[in-house]
Amino acid sequence: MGDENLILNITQAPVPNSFQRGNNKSHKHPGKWQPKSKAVKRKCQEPSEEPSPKRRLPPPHQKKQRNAVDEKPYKKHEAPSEKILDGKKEENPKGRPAVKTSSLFKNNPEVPDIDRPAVKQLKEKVFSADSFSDLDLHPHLVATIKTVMNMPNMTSVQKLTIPALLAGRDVLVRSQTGSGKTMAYGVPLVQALQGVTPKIQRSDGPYALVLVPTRELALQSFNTIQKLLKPFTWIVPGVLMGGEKRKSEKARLRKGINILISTPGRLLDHIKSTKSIHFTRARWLIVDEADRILDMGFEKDVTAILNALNSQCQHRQNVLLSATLSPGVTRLADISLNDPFNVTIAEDNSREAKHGGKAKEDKKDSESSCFAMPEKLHQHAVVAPSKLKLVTLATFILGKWKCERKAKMIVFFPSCELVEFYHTLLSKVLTVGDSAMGSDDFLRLHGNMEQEERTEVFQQFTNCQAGILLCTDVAARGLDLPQVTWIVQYGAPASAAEYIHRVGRTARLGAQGSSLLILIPSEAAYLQTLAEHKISVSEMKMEDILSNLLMEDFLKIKRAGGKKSDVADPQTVRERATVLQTKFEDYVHASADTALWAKKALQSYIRSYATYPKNLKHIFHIRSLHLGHVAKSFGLRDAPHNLSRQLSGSLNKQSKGKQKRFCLPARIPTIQLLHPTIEIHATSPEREAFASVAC
Ligand SMILES: Nc1ncnc2c1ncn2[C@@H]1O[C@H](COP(=O)(O)OP(=O)(O)OP(=O)(O)O)[C@@H](O)[C@H]1O
Repeated sequence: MGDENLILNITQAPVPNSFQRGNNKSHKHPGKWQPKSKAVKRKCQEPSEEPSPKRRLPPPHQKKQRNAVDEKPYKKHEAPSEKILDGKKEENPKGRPAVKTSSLFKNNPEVPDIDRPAVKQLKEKVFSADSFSDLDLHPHLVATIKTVMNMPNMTSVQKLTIPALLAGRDVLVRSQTGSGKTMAYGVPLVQALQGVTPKIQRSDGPYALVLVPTRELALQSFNTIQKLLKPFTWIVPGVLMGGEKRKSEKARLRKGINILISTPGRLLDHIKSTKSIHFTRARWLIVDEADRILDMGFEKDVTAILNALNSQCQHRQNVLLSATLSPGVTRLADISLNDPFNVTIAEDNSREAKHGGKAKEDKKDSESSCFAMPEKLHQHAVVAPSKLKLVTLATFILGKWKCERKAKMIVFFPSCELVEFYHTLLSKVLTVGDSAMGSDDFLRLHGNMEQEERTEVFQQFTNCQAGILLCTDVAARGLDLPQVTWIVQYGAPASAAEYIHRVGRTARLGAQGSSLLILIPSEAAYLQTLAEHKISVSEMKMEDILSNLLMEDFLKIKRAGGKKSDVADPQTVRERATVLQTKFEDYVHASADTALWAKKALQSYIRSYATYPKNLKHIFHIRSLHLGHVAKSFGLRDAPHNLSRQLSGSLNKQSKGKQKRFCLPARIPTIQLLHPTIEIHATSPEREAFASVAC
């Protein structure tokens, strides 16, 4: 479609102020979450729109329980004039092609005013005044840290952790994202191993095992350890992360690896099938992102690994680290680690011993944990109706790209399929005409990619000055990607801990950074959940984000009669939003394949929506989704019918006793790190199901 020729027939009703705040009577969808307060609500609707008698809610006793994915009742509510754009070009009286607008700004649910309780976030001081040379470290190690790695002073977590580990203690480390935990275990590990006599030989095999949840983190940790080992060339580090041919990994293991960094799955694979690994000399076990590794998806693998370790070596130093070591994990460590030293940096944390000490018993479960957030992280949330969610995301990306002269941004999605779909959609649609963006500016990272490509993307995004990385939670934990300015979450993560790790990819080591969480109206209560974890998020108005469209000339429209649009007019914003949505819809409906792809992506979204844990089900329930509206955020013009049937089938199955499949138990598995027999209490199929969805 030639952009210049595009003419939009949009209801030119007067728009009093921005996008109509308050006063409009609203159409409330049955079965949908409604804010309880009578506070003034914002609506993204045409001002003239009065709910027709048909659209008014029936009296409560007549309310029909609606199947979340049955779009029919909603179809009834759609006035004929609001028929969703069918994409066919129509001829206006002057013979110029025109496209009927979709009803993007009509019939949206109310956007509740966000009621944010005042939250005082926990803070951590990032740097200490102490230098690495204040510690009793090998002079070559100190020189490497100072000159090669350019780190004169220790961070607070390093100042507390390193001496405890040098003294031979087991340690539990909890400090905010980007505070230098890798060096906190890496430095004492290298210091200890360089002093082993007789000198360590490659053929000795592993002296230390570092477990991390993802391949990229394995690679990153390996790089840090490799730098620290520069003066001690006889100690060989190695990484196992899958993707590489098993045979060549096996050959490397046979040659000898003294510090082995691995994801649990790949390591177990070698323990079980290649039998090329032994732990007779193992002295260290380091579990980075311990809450993640000891929790969902990994417990079976970790159990088997620990059994193998425990059967071959008894005396070991154990280190558990994470920005979100919950009291549950602390309790677990209390019973399973040998008199662990507890490092917690956060100020005002009454439930934990401050600045080191033994962890106190905590009566509350992990859900009520509060964690420190980087001080210079500016957190925002926007509530956008489902129909406008995609346009809001796209406009935000375009706006930041323009305002910040090419931003470095990470956008999180809930599944691999969604990353693939939106990567293609955004990189095709946002790069046309005179858009400032190019398709190379969009990168993607998820667990279904070939390892070679995964590593390449990881390196590329690490080294680039600007770019938009679309990813799953595979990039949420531990990755230290320099100069990321924005973290965007296209939907909420399943826990406050995951939220913290996602936003923690920016504002690292005291730097500035910002985040945006995109929610739909029925999810606004999630901000309250975050507040309960002392996470303070400020509201960004969707209207303000959409006003960035005024800068996008590639979305300019010419009206019939050659009249130019008034750029200051909110109506112009709506027009451009509609042009953008139309471009998405045109792309999706350009072929049967792309339309099918969009449907599959939508299906994946609904599936992932069903995996929210029980404690969040009151906010994220698929019954509160309006399938027709959600479909718009996939560039679909209407809710797919067969999808509705398929999903209601799966819902029925769930209600026949299978709903647990997607409910993640909050329990932390009990893993006895020190003892040969390991007990795991958490049942796994549902977690595995989750892990496979989240990749
Ligand atoms: N003492 C130091 N001085 C300067 N920079 C440091 C120091 N220690 C670590 N860094 C740098 O800080 C960054 C963050 O470190 P690291 O990735 O270890 O943080 P983390 O606490 O493990 O974060 P996350 O919780 O997200 O995994 C890295 O770029 C690292 O090189």
